[in-house]
Amino acid sequence: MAALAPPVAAIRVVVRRALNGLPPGGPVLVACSGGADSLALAAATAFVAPRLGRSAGLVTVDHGLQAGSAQRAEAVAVWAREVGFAPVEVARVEVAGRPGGPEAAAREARYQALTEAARQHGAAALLTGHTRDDQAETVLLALARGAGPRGLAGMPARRDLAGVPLLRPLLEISREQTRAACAALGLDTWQDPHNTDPSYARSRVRADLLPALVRALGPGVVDNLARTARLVAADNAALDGLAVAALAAARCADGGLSVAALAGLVPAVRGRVLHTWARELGALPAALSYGHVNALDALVTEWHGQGPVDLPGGIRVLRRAGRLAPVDPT
Ligand SMILES: Nc1ncnc2c1ncn2[C@@H]1O[C@H](COP(=O)(O)OP(=O)(O)OP(=O)(O)O)[C@@H](O)[C@H]1O
Repeated sequence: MAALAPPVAAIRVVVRRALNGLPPGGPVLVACSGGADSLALAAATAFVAPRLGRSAGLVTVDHGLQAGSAQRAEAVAVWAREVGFAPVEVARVEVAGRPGGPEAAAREARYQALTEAARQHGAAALLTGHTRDDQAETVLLALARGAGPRGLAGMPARRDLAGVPLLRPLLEISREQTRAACAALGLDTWQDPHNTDPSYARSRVRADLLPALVRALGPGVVDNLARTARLVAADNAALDGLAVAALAAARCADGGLSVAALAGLVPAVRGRVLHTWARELGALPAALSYGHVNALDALVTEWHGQGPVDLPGGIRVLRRAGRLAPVDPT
């Protein structure tokens, strides 16, 4: 019997670890584009899931953005049925007419379709093929836009996606390993033309910046960036926990926040409290910026009788009688 290729074994190990932590019931659903990362993930899941007594399904999204995308999706679905996935679904989505750039619109449409499929099939979890290289790119992009710890923590290995657990088992696996695994298994992989399109910042990071960093600083740089994300994520979790308690303690009976309580917090916790509270009030998370939270903070720490702060979503907050409170939309 031929020896198992090390990348195939490594990917099976991380997938087994991810699936082991799930409660019983419901299939796991693999989100598979047909690219090397998610195909390697799918192949490992098809092997591991039945051995853990779980069923595994697969969803591939056809964004309809390129000629041949429907055939690509169909080819992924045919392979998935052959290797035993059930259910197998091709989700066709409409990208045009959504807000944001084309990349954001495709992503939004994709996650919507994936969440719907997961709900419809009562999935225990949705699995995506994000790798350590994707994580390193995410950290670099966050650094470049001046993101705070939330951005620098990169993508979590597990998060809630509208009620469905989203798992990223491959965050410790390199893209080189997923390619090698697919080659060892004889799987044909699809190359997403968007991944090499230089009009996307992420493609430029992938094609130019990371290779330049590796040349300048050595091959450990990708792993190190991913480690930074893990370390920051752990600190974030601790600070987020403090902020939950601080928000509860600062809350007044009418829903406003006590300025005195806020003033007694360290800035890292106060910023989180104000960010969370702004979201509670209905400020749109994607549009809620550092500048907005900073302006709320100034109502506490640099008070000179300034007027209300406008938050995205038509929310206004002012300081009055020792409290921060939303202005009634009258
Ligand atoms: N068309 C799609 N259908 C289903 N899942 C998708 C699709 N595109 C992306 N995904 C999921 O999202 C993950 C991240 O995709 P993205 O395009 O950002 O990264 P990638 O590194 O190019 O992944 P891949 O090599 O699998 O295409 C993929 O690994 C896959 O799980």
